[in-house]
Amino acid sequence: MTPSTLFAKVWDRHVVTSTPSSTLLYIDRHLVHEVTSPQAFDGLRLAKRAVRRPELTFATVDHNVPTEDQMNIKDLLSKRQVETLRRNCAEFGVTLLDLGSGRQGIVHVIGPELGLTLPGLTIVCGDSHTSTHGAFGALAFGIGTSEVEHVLATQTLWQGPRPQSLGVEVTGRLGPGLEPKDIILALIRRIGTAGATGCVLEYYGEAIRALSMEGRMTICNMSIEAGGRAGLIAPDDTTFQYIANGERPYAPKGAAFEAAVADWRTLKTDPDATFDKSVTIDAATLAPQVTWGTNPGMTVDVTDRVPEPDQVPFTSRADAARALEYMGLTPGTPITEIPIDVVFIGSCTNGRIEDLRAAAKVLRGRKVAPGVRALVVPGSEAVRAQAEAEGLNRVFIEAGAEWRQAGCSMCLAMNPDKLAPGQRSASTSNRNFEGRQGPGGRTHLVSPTMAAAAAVYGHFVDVRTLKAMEA
Ligand SMILES: CC(C)[C@H](C(=O)O)[C@@H](O)C(=O)O
Ligand code: SF4
Repeated sequence: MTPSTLFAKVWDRHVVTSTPSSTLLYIDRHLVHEVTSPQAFDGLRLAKRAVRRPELTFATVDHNVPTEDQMNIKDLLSKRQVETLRRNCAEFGVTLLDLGSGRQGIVHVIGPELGLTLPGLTIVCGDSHTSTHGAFGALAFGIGTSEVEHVLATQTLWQGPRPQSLGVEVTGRLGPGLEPKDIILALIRRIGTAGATGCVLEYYGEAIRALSMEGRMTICNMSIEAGGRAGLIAPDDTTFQYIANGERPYAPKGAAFEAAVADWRTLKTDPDATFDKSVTIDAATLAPQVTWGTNPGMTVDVTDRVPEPDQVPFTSRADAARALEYMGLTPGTPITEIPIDVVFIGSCTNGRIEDLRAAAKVLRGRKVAPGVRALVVPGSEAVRAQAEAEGLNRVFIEAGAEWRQAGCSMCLAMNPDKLAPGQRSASTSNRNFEGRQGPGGRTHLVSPTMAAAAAVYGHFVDVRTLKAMEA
């Protein structure tokens, strides 16, 4: 047999038919949220079609839900989107993980929790960060609303020819205070936001093997920010334990699980297979990463200074100057001297239990700096319950942070959690575009540990120098 990459194996298993220029893929899971589904369901109604496989289609509400008093959506547009999804799910027989079900949350957080995200599957969602699910060795990618309709109607999806592969080897081990977020920010900084355009990334190497599933999801989540189509990590014992542990209603059990694991063990890149492109990152030499600009590639070490506009990789002087101006930053300013107004810990990048544990480790026994507002937003109702069982909510509240309900929250300005114009945030989310967290808001992307430390000091600090990191 010719040696093959993990990506090629999963792709090839799902080809229904193909021509030299197009491929029809079978889709194993279709995840749905309130923002990109209304027109798709309308299209089905107009064409008098049903959902082809409602039992493979799962919906939740995340972008528009308030994270305070969730049952009471005041914004009329948001309310209508949530109610429309409820109606559509009822009419088409789709399972909705609704507010208060104990299972609601950001679509990319709940898929894995429910055991819907499994190795070797194809998973799509009308959402760009669907790449998150690739952490399990699933081929998972975002689709547009017309494609959502196509998948609802047929459980298949047209694609072009098989995309190129980009192998990302991450050697070494992360040092104290460093997190998976630092790996992915360092990668995007290295290859640029177009560095993986059209490619499916596979992350491998010592540092990746050492990561928990939560950490792997953080990395795969941001593959899209490097221009990638999807991100993948080969499943291993860490993956199988995650699937077997906890309450995952849709995961296979008993003999079915054992049989699945036997198959899942074959889902890895063969030793002699080659990637179309490759890059290597050494985790051991990384410093905590901080974005200073308006795309996730505009990143420096916490020990660096705000760059001169003519020294920004992959960026013209004019574009860099524009980013500096929007961000209200002066070249040469040490990153650790940038004052912060708001700290947001949450999102599908860093709203999982390990992220909250990392933030709590810094905040325990400390206080949020005067004048700083800190929001801690669990990615799902299940994460919220787990954090409360561990007493993390008390740590956050005692530190002076706000403990919220599950949703996308301040990751993007589609609900009441927004930056005011000119406000500056340290955020654990994945995008720092102009206005992303609210019109005129200024976003710096960092890890949960870095965000929590910025909350305490009111500016960025090198978390490697903090006492909490020594343990
Ligand atoms: C609203 C949705 C379509 C969008 C996406 O596709 O990613 C959002 O989740 C985001 O992160 O910008
Ligand atoms: S948390 Fe942010 S990135 Fe993730 S799905 Fe919601 S809006 Fe998109």
